[in-house]
Amino acid sequence: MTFQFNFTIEDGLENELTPLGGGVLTLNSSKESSVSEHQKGKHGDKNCTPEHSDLPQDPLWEHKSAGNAAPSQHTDNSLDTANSSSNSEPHEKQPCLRVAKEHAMPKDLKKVLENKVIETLPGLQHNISVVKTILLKENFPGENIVARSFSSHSDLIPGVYEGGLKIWECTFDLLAYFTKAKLKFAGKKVLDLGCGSGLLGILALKGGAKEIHFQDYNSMVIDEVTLPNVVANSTLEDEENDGSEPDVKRYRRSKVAQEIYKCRFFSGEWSEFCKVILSNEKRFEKYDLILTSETIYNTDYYGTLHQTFLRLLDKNGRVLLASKAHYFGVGGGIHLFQKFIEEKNVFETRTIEIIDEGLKRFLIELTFKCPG
Ligand SMILES: C[S@@+](CC[C@H](N)C(=O)[O-])C[C@H]1O[C@@H](n2cnc3c(N)ncnc32)[C@H](O)[C@@H]1O
Repeated sequence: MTFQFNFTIEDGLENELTPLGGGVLTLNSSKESSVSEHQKGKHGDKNCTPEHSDLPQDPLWEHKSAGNAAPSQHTDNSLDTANSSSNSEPHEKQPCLRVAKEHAMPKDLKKVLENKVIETLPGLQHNISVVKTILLKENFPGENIVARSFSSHSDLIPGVYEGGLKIWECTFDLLAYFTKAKLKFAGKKVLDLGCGSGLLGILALKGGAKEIHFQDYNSMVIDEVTLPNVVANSTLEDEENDGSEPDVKRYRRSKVAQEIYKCRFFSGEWSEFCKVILSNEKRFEKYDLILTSETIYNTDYYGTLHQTFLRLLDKNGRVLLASKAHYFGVGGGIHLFQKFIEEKNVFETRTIEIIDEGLKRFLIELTFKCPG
């Protein structure tokens, strides 16, 4: 039996996880409220919160065990999830923060596309290519998490695999919005957060962004999907060059090849990603734009996501976020997220567009309430 997917299988993904103690992981925060506190409505202060002043500190974020997703409702719009610890007794659960790292740009970019089938996405205003890889079911190692994701028919396994191997619907909503709104990327520093296929960042690259960072939870997604997609959308320097090409054309082509070096790639959990990016650079220049699609399905991650925006977004920057109204399999959704953001009282949210087809989808914008 043959599966067709836009990735290859990585062995030993579980080995990248750092166990951080047993049971539910709570990093002792009095500053960062948990979602359950939020749902109980404990945050009433409507002034600019003191969270801005917490910025330089290492936040003590709450990060709950990944294994607490509600079972899938199996509706058309449900997010099918598998419990990462489904084979363990509750006391044996090992909640994990996936350590973050930067992925070096391969020296030979052409090698990235070896054994990859490239296709152009239909129905888009911009020409965007994506890689596809044909996999044989027999090649799946028994314990491999991707194989588990297949066999459990799940779109993601919270805390283990967060869904970056497929292109999610809201990505296309944001792409369409970029075109419609004639969004200007030129000169901007952009983060494609929870990038998966990386199409949002790729469009920013095509639009002349100054620098584009791609982050995904899973390193395999970066290596096998995001990076190949970025390469597939950049014309490589000596591609099709038989020596007869005019100088001007060759110069233009080499300029395009250089564009790819504006991109950097990171994998790991959001709080870990923040640590890596903030500690690796002497003076971290914050992002003008954070683009993120279908990343608010799990309420357990809202605290870390909020902190990520807080720490990495420029004071005059904005987050463009796309989400479904509700994710039945996991319980998150746009309204819960907006409520969370409102109660934190750091960001202003504005609904940009509502796509009312089946289960509603939303595009929202977040900006700092007090940019100063
Ligand atoms: C459902 S996928 C969406 C992928 C892509 N943005 C799209 O729309 O096609 C959610 C993405 O969010 C990222 N993500 C979710 N929770 C995360 C967490 N706690 N830490 C880091 N990344 C996370 C994963 O990398 C994953 O690719």
